Amino acid sequence: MFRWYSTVFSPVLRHRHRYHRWSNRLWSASPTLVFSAQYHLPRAQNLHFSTSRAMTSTTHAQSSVTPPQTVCVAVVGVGLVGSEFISQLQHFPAPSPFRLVLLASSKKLLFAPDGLAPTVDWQAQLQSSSTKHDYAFLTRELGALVRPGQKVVLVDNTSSEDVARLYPSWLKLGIDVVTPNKKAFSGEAGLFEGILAACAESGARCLNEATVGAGLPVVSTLKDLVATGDKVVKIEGVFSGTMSYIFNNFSTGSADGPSFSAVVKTAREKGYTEPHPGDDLNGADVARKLAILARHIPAIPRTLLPAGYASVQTQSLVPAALATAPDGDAFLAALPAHDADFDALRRQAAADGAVLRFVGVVDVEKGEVRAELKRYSNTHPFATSLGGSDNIIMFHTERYSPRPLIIQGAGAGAAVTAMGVMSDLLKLV
Ligand SMILES: NC(=O)C1=CN([C@@H]2O[C@H](COP(=O)(O)OP(=O)(O)OC[C@H]3O[C@@H](n4cnc5c(N)ncnc54)[C@H](OP(=O)(O)O)[C@@H]3O)[C@@H](O)[C@H]2O)C=CC1
Ligand SMILES: N[C@@H](CC=O)C(=O)O
Ligand code: NA
Repeated sequence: MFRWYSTVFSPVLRHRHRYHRWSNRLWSASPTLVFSAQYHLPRAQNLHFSTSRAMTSTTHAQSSVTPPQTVCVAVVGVGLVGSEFISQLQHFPAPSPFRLVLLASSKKLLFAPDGLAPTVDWQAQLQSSSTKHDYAFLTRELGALVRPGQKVVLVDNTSSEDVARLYPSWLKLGIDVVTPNKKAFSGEAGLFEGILAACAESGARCLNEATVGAGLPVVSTLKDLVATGDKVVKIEGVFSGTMSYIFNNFSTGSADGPSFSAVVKTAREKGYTEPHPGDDLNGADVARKLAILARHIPAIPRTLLPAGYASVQTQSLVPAALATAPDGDAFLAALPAHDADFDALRRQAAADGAVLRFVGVVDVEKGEVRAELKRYSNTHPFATSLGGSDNIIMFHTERYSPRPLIIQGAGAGAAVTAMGVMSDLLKLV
């Protein structure tokens, strides 16, 4: 019933030397490289190199004239997360360094270089704007706002691949990018490398904490582990708020319970799913998160995930008949016809004293990255300690051994995701 796709395995150790060549090339590219490559410090000489770089940038910071006074914020994508992000921005305690200068939906754009007042009804203003969404206009106007003492940050709250492809051009102009959108970091290597190169060229930063575990400090924790010289052995856990919610409620150890389609529908109503819930159920969302994490691990060779998430060994839970459902509504309308298949899985697991959980693993030693539905005994922590949309992420490292570093909490939903975006924005101030 369930399909596996895109298996790309390669032995990690064999390719490690190639990875280091790449990593060192990025290091040499610029002292201001601030995305993931700056955290690649697996070897003594890299650590030494990084220390001298750090000293250089401290000296530079001390001698610079004034820290930025104003942070112009442009928000592209004003759906669930975008709206909540704007609300958190507008409620930022005074005196706020932030000036909301641009809002864009997929159709309209509102540009206010002097900033919208925190009390403004932005929805009404955007709705009544006569300016059509236009990336050339947006790029030109935002680029013109970058100047000493004034930062410009573009916050991409869409799930659009087209928007993600524009990051390098914005970063090159010195516009920082903050986003919960996974597309740029989990797809083909070219875009990801373009982002690193653009950061290196201009010194702009691209932060993506909310792409994994929403507001949970997962990406920053991994960066810190690597930056301080720890060696990641394995990262495993429950990475999808949607899958967590679904199976925490659908598979509780009992043979009976709510229908699968009903639980999926509720997950969508609660704002946990991707715009198309099929992107959660086909495992792609988890595969994307695993690819994002894997790309931060120095010992993972680039050749392991040449196509990003598409190279992750992924189990899809989408029934074949629904693989081409055009949108979320069509998908959910047709899902009840497949409830019996999921019922059977639940019954079989319950009969064996087990529950179902959708998990992911980045296994550095084995050179494996996998996302799959697995059974766990009723007494396993994945059965007893997860609730709601909880993610649980376990970092097994040289230092955190034999007991892993564990991060757990809500892994989806507008409030916690917007908080993750906001926390990145604060890192730029
Ligand atoms: N929901 C969650 O719990 C989490 C979400 N994320 C990520 O956050 C992002 C947003 O998710 P969410 O808010 O739930 O999704 P929504 O579908 O609610 O919002 C996305 C918005 O993006 C807009 N949009 C699409 N394309 C464009 C474009 N080219 N330019 C401008 N706007 C565009 C759509 O607007 P329009 O109506 O105009 O088409 C839509 O309102 C996604 O990348 C998601 O993966 C990450 C972690 C958790
Ligand atoms: N749809 C995603 C949202 C967060 O990334 C999930 O359910 O985890
Ligand atoms: Na996070």
